Amino acid sequence: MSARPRPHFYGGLMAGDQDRNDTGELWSAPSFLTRIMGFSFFASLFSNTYGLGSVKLLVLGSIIETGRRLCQWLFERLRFQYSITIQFGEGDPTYEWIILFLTEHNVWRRSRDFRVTAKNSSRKWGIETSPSSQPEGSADYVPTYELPQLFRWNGYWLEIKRSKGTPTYTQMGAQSLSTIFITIYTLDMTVVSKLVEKARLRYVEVSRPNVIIHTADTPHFGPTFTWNNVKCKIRRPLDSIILEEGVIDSIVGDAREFLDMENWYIDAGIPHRRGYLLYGPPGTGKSSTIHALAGELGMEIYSLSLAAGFVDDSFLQRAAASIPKRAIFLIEDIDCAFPSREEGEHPMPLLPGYPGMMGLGPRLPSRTRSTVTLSGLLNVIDGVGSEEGKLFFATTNYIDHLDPALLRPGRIDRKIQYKLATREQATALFLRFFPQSYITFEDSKVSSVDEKQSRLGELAKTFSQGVPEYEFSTAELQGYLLSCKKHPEQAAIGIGAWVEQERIERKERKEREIERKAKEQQSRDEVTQMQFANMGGLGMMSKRGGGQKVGGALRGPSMPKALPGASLVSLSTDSLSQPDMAFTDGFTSDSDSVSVSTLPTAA
Ligand SMILES: Nc1ncnc2c1ncn2[C@@H]1O[C@H](COP(=O)(O)OP(=O)(O)OP(=O)(O)O)[C@@H](O)[C@H]1O
Repeated sequence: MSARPRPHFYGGLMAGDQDRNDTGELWSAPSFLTRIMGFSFFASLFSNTYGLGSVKLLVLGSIIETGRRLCQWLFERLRFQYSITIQFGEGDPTYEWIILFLTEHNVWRRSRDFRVTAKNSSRKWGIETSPSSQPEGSADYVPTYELPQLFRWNGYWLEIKRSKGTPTYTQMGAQSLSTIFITIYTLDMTVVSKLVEKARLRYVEVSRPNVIIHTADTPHFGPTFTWNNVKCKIRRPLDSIILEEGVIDSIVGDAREFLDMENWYIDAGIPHRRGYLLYGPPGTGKSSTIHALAGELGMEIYSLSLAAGFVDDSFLQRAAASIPKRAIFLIEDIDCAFPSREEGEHPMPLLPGYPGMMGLGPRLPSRTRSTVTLSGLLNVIDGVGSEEGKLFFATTNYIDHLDPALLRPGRIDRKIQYKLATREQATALFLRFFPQSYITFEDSKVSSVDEKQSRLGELAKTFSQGVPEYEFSTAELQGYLLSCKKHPEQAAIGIGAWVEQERIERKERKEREIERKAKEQQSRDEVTQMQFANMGGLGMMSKRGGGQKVGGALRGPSMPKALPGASLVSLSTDSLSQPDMAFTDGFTSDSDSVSVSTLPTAA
């Protein structure tokens, strides 16, 4: 008798045992499994010790894994029930507060991963590399904050995690915005608000010597709006702004009064907002005034340029709505939201949408125009985004381009004109530029403080007399003074020659500008001719007087029925003798005036 292998127990049936089924057919356990379940592999496992060992391991592993998952689930449940998690999205002002707070609490001290960047005005929360409060050297060491961190604050355990957002691809490259998650092991919501408020107060305190300027440099379409660039500028003293007597004080006084009277606004049912428009030639101190004011009032600036291609009505709306209370909302060069006179005179000669125009001729250079509409802008100024103690500031070099609707009180409450420098301003600028302690006089007899003072006064007078009133901006005069730093005598004596030189250069620039405009005009006319020719007619268009009217002649068998994007309102019919008038169908807009005469169709 051959030794039978030791049978293995499986569901009451011995592997290797033979038995008969109901029909009397002979079958064995493995063949049963094979036939009934089709698991010959498992069946063979039970037929040897190695197989059984594997199964035991499998079962054990499963139990351990199930146990682990159960613990994790229980932990998550407990955590969910006995903790509060808050999120801070990059781009929201609170993100800045919390990052500073965590950095100051040394939360990232165990970080082993740093991004090193050269120090610049962009705000970065780098770790301190020296015991002093000032980070050493000319680089910032910013932890990449990848590992979750645990720390204790006010007797509570806090767990910090940071997740990197999915990258957004923009013209400026890929950008991913991260989110900080803080889990606080408490059920008391006041702990959360205390933490956030503490972080905010600390942020305000740390930022005090600086003016914080938030800008939106790239488009982002997340749940929180992205003021994705934060810059830090040293606060500028108010008296460094040289304007006509009393102007700066009146702006500061007005803004202070507005901020202090919140309750009055609420009681009177008037939206708590105030709008200022600073207008005047470039370099006269408009932006500098706003920065100095922000420093004086301890407010942050949220600055947006409407010229950025991605800024449209909805972006503007979200931008304004995400500005916190007691902040300055600044729109620089607000006129770029509207066509300039010059653009109005010369509508874009290429008419997009007309099939015959595709790829025709060069696109002419034009001023950057915003995609923001007037109604979109007015909505933002009127809407929630501009309430809650926000100061709205706009600057422009061309107040005439602005729609009267924008300038009405309630939207713009104060208009402040900036002018080119007066002699008084020139004197003040000179004295500010040459503080006694920094300068050396060529005349060695001038040594005492009083002598220096009176000599400086004389030089300032000479300087200002050499400056013609309302001809140069303060920025231009500052540029000149910078060329003779520390040498006031040289600056005072040389001003006459500089003024003459500037006048010559200006004249040359003007001539070049006229030449450039003439060339632009010429190429516009050429493109217009090409377009008309392309529409099947023999088109001849010529500008008359460089103004609104275009005079010319059109003839051809198939005059265009419509000219998408173009407009035709005044039609000279003097020489009309053919039924070619049909081509005027579809010219509906009256924004640009085109005068067209038709000639008899060529035989
Ligand atoms: N009134 C002023 N007082 C002091 N500094 C001035 C004044 N005007 C101009 N400056 C100096 O000139 C430079 C440019 O000034 P700023 O940017 O404020 O001019 P702006 O009127 O805003 O010009 P733009 O219209 O081109 O924006 C700054 O360095 C500023 O210090």
